[in-house]
Amino acid sequence: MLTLLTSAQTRLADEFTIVNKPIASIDLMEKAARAFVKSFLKDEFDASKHVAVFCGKGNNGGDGLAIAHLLLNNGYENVKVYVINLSEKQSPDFAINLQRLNESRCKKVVIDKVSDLKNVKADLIIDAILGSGLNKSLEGDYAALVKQINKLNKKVYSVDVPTGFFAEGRLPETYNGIKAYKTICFQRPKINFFLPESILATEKYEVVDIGLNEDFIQKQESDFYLIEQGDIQEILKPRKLFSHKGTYGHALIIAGNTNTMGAALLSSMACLHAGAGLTTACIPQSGLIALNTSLPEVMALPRDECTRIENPSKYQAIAIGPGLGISFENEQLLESLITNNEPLVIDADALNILAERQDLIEKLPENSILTPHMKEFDRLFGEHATWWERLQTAKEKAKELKIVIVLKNQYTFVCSSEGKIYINPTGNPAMAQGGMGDVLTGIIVAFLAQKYSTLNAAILGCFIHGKAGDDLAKDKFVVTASQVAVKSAEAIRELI
Ligand SMILES: NC(=O)C1=CN([C@@H]2O[C@H](COP(=O)(O)OP(=O)(O)OC[C@H]3O[C@@H](n4cnc5c(N)ncnc54)[C@H](O)[C@@H]3O)[C@@H](O)[C@H]2O)[C@@H](O)CC1
Ligand SMILES: Nc1ncnc2c1ncn2[C@@H]1O[C@H](COP(=O)(O)OP(=O)(O)O)[C@@H](O)[C@H]1O
Repeated sequence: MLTLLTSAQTRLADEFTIVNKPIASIDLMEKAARAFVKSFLKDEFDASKHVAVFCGKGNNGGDGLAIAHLLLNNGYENVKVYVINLSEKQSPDFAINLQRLNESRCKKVVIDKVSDLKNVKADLIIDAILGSGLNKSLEGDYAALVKQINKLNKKVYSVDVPTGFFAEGRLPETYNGIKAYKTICFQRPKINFFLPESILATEKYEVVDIGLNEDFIQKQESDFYLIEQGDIQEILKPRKLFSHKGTYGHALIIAGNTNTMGAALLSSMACLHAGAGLTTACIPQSGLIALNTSLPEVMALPRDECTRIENPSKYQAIAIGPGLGISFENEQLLESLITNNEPLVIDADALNILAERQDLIEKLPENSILTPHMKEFDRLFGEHATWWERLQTAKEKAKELKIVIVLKNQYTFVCSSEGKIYINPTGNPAMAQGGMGDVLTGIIVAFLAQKYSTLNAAILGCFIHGKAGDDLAKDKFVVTASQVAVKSAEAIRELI
């Protein structure tokens, strides 16, 4: 897991590296600038392009000055630096790099007021005005200047973080910072890059290594971790010799209704492909023919007007919710399972029932997994104006209720009962199609049946689901939920 840092912790990592490597801070800045330029040149190899580099007077601006210098040395002849002189203060390393730039042949303009910004001739813009030192929203001259730069409508590369974007913490409801095409950031992605609101600030980001001390970073106390493929490979266990269906657990999926039987089929299909030894689908009678013809491996437990499950302890894992429908019977059924006090995977309509029965939330069995998307989450725990606030609630609720909350999105957040948030990096917009969440539920319950811990089952489920979608999307505009369900077996095999 990659430990993600706040800006304050990043500053500590800078300081630690400077003292212990040891490396002078100006040399660390140079290293950061080189890493930026290396990545930039992979994208932009036409050195005849006009590049405008906007530099503030802090360390972010210092990076910008070094970047301008390096671009000149890499054959970019048309580089022009705009020094944004809207603040008194300047950082010592900015001052050193300004001196170096003054001694070079790089063109430079000083912008003392917004109206000085005229006739910018640029094909590309590098934004190094403010970085992770941002301490309040842009206002006054800074806001006006950034507005002008955005109006130029050029491709913008931001250094470390787009000017005006908070690297972590609650984001304002309106964004008035730089709109970057790409942000090349140092050492770690910014926590807020994983929130959907970040799309207003940067279309994409790339992380470059600048040689900060990794041991120090990994040991920092953090709420946020980024899941890596290596973590998944460590958790996954191969199928054992002499094993049999009983070795891999029996999963029960309570799902489906007259018009939403597909959800039950998709969850069950995913459960089979993610390796449960036995899968039973608890569905209405009307779905039995469909189940038996499309998924003959799955057993059926008819559900019409059923308000409890006989002998729930015979299943190693139980999921409830996909396409379930909201009815008095389903509410009774959910309540009886909650009262039974064995962990559950709760999705879709079962979450919607919970939202109406807040009294049941407090009774949720420990180690249960909730898998809401944003709307289901807000129905459960109240409206949230921003994703940061939603994540804080998810973190608190997971801890308070001793459950795992899988808050789904492009990047899904797996919130543990210890109050940690694990960010899943796999998945893509080709997966934005109905039924995809049903498949995720099926995969997670399959991992639970195979006796992975609650947290590991949630983490594995999200990663495998997204990876299957990524593998499929390599040559597809859109991927369907059933394709993801089938592909998950291949995704797991590839990782073991
Ligand atoms: N020091 C180092 O060794 C390294 C620093 N790095 C760079 O340093 C950056 C952080 O540098 P700094 O901490 O100097 O911070 P910044 O360069 O982001 O800016 C700091 C200055 O901006 C002012 N400021 C903050 N918010 C403002 C607002 N809304 N309006 C107007 N002024 C505002 C602050 O008062 C402060 O004077 C990183 O983003 C990265 O680019 C990298 O070079 C890596 C190594
Ligand atoms: N743009 C995307 N990028 C990554 N994953 C996505 C994207 N869109 C959807 N998904 C994934 O698909 C699933 C959708 O779940 P959900 O909204 O519950 O779907 P449904 O109710 O149709 O089954 C989630 O796991 C989500 O992470």
